[in-house]
Amino acid sequence: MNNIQENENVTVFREFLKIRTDHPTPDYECSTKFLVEKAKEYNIPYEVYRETGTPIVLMKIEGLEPNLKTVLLNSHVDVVPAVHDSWKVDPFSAWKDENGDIYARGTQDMKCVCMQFLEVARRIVKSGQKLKRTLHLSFVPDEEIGGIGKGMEKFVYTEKFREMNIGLCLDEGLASPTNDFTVFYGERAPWWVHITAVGNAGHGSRFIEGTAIEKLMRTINKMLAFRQEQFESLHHGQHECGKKLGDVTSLNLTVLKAGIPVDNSNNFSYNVIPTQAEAGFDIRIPPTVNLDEFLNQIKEWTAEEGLSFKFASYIPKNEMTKLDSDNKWWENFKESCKKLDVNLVTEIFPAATDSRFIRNLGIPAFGFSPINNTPILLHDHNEFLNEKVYLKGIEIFMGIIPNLANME
Ligand SMILES: CSCC[C@H](NC=O)C(=O)O
Ligand SMILES: [Zn+2]
Ligand SMILES: [Zn+2]
Repeated sequence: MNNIQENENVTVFREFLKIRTDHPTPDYECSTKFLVEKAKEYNIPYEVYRETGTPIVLMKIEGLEPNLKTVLLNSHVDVVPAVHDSWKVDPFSAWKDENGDIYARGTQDMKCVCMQFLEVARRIVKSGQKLKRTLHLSFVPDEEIGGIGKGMEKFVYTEKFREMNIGLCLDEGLASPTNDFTVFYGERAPWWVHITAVGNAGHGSRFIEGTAIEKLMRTINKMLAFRQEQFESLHHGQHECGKKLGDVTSLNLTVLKAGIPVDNSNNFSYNVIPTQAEAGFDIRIPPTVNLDEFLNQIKEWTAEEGLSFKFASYIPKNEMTKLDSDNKWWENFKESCKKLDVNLVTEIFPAATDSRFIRNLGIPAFGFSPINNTPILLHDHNEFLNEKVYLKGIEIFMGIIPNLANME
């Protein structure tokens, strides 16, 4: 339904959703052009930073005391691919139904927050009010592809980033299916482990010993036993002590590779025992787990002769943001939410966001998407967000961000 009297903020959001920033070929030139045009239209000072290889759009509202630590509103502009056939509508048409539910890839993750931050910046500039601290906005690429990308991971090590003198970063959170809102103060470390096994070859009719697959299977079984333990502690915890996904280590076998191909049409040499077999795991480790010890655990799992592993994603440390009364940013954030009647639930983010690079520099970061009463649909088919929830989110951010920037 395309209502002519649609709220202008909703229209801008829907325009942004239509930009094809989906992997594997995100159109960052198009998203950059869009953001630059908006910055010009809204009189927000901006620049396009290209030193890391892909454009990062930066906006800045200078504070009255520019030497104070600043507030960064960070959002990623890329989105994960969408399997068109599994959606009820084109995932890049930003279709809106009669209830105001907008369907598109990125409605929750996280083009909503991109456009909400932009609108907040616009309103602040337009009002002429001066904030104490400088407010920075960064619209970054490649969050969804992690370490191989050219986004925040590289940006945090630039002179530009250092000059921004950030004291607090706001980044994405998750939708909440209840009336409460979730805020994230840490996240699980994403470790992607690729295991390679080599072993003896021979005719498929014989009892060959020490084969690659046999060795790999032993390791896989040990790792899946650990997975089961963790699953049970989560399951059990939900009744006993309220454990959430972010509190346990998850481990999933996501890559499996072996067999000698005979041609390019998926035919294999079933009677040849392959000398090599590979397995890949997606492992997510809570910040409360000692990462050195967990690395030793992986070494132990892969200790057998003929096995080796390498990381496709690895982070050696995983800092959390402390939510205590010493953290003035947190006190300020909490106070604003209280005034807004926004009931907060604090959690560890189960997946990974750009916040991990910020927190690992010792800078506090809160993961917060102002979305409640909405199912969690990030990366899922038919991802949607209701326009009223979206608009309410702008008001919520307006009740939070200026207070942070005005903090003593
Ligand atoms: C290893 S970086 C991957 C980042 C990605 N972020 C969002 O989904 C994730 O899988 O959590
Ligand atoms: Zn995201
Ligand atoms: Zn994502």
